[in-house]
Amino acid sequence: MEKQKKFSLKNYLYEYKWWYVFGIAILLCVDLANIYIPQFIGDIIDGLTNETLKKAGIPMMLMKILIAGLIMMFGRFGWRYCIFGASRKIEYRLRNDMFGHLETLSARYFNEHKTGDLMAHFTNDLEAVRVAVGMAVITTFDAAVMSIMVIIKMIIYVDLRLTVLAFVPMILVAIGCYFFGVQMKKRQTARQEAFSFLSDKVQESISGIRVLKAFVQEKKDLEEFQKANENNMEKNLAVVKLRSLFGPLLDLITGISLLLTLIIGGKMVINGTVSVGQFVAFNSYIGMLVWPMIACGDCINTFSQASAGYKRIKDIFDEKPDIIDKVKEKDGEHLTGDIELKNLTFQYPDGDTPVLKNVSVHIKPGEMLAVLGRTGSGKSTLADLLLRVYDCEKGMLLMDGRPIDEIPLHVLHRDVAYVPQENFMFSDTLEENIAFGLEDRIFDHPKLRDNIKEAAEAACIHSNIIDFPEGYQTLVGERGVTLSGGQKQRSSIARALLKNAPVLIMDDSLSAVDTDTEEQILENLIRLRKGKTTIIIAHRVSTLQKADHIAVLTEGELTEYGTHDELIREGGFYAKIYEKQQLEQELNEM
Ligand SMILES: Nc1ncnc2c1ncn2[C@@H]1O[C@H](COP(=O)(O)OP(=O)(O)OP(=O)(O)O)[C@@H](O)[C@H]1O
Repeated sequence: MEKQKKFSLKNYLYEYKWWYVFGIAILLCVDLANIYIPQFIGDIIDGLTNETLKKAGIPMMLMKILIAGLIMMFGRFGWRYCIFGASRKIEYRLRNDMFGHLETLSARYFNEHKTGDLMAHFTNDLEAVRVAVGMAVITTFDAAVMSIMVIIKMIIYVDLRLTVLAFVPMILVAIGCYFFGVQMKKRQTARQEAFSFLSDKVQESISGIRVLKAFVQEKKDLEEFQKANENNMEKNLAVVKLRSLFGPLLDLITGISLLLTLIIGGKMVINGTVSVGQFVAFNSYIGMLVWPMIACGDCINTFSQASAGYKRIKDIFDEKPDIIDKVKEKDGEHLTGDIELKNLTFQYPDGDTPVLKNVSVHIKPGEMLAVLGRTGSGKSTLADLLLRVYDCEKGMLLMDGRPIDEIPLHVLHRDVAYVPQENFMFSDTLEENIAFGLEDRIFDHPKLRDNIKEAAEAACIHSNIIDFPEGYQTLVGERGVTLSGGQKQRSSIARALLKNAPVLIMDDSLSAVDTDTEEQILENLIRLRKGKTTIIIAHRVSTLQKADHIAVLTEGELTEYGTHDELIREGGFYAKIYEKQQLEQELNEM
């Protein structure tokens, strides 16, 4: 199977290396042009003072300045296009790869990580990395090149001693930058964690808003939100404080540098060691050195933020999927629906006792198995194992005689249709929601609409759908909020039926429908699923009794197994539940 490539930002940077090479080459030209402007101005001043520059020579000098200006203007556009373009493309690729990787991760990962936290990686952390590989890369390079060029120009065009004098305070800047960087990284990590926590809080409160209001917890929740928001503000302020301290410190050092050159350079002009033009140019050069120093602080800040974000992004990429394909899919490979549980024992990765214990059942192709059991007896866990949401020990779960992990995931998920206990609807039209599990899209295959209608009829939801003003085009609110529980459940059944898969698993999927509708759906199921395997998990005996076999789970163990009549004769849990529910029904009908 394909080996997972180790994640490194270097690979992304390498892919856009030419964008960076061109960008940096253009930047060099811009810096070169920039560096000559003070010299040209100095030459004009000296030429005019010494009267060596004639009137006719002035336009020539101005032309040189204009050309340098034009190079700078077009060059700045050019490097911005290359470098910012590359950073946007890297961000786009990273985001795509990150989302793709997240979708390969198993249920365990999502049990352990909060949605809001993951969302923060997609926004804040990626943004921080983008700024670092765009603006910060160019700024660092520009600052370094600019400083070196300016210093060389100061030495060659003006004076070595004056340059050393102006530069000594800058050593202090380098030392300061180091300590600033260490502190900044710590504060940026804390800031990003606080933002993640805040995102998570907002996400959870909005998804749970109905429960929140029903239990009148708005005030308490607002207090919790305010606390998270305050923490986020404090962590941001800690960053701002450090940055605000560093900025003026840089100004002070550059100020001292300017003061020294003014005093000593002024004396040199008086002594005639340097000309007025050179002195003016020198001061412009000092001004040009200020920017790289400020950039230095900004870059440390940006790189610290990016490095904290990058670590969190890397953690996602380094997370290995638990559920992986072990064999390649063969052409035309399909499941027949033969399922065998052989002493199936399973314990959740974070659990301390087995949830399923020595369960052995053989479901032949075309059979309908019903599973009954008290709440928490392991019924949904069984469905999860059949879908490989979790892996059990090899050989305990066979499909078509093969261990389940030797069935390609694509084949398994295509050939096993599933109606979960908690029905999830996407914010799309009802018809798209029902067609969700198909490999073909309605847009390309409009004839699918007939099949959607058939599936909806079988799931007893068609008459509801056509009563909606927009019919099948009705937009379902986020997570299906605009549908009733029963409507959501039946849409979910229609979605699974439409797949017409060799195996169908229904996890307590008829709990929200009335008994008449339940009977109708079951009749349709038996008719449509002839020759195909169906597993129905339910609490109501009326749902289960028509199955070929019924399995009763008690605290993870298979305690009863047989047909309806056999289990009634046995007089165990199933028979008791049947009796009780019969009585309830009779009472209801009285
Ligand atoms: N992700 C998980 N991690 C750890 N334990 C879990 C996890 N999911 C479920 N369990 C535990 O496994 C046991 C079986 O849960 P399961 O959902 O399979 O029961 P069930 O029979 O489907 O219950 P119900 O009828 O209420 O849906 C329970 O004790 C539950 O607490």
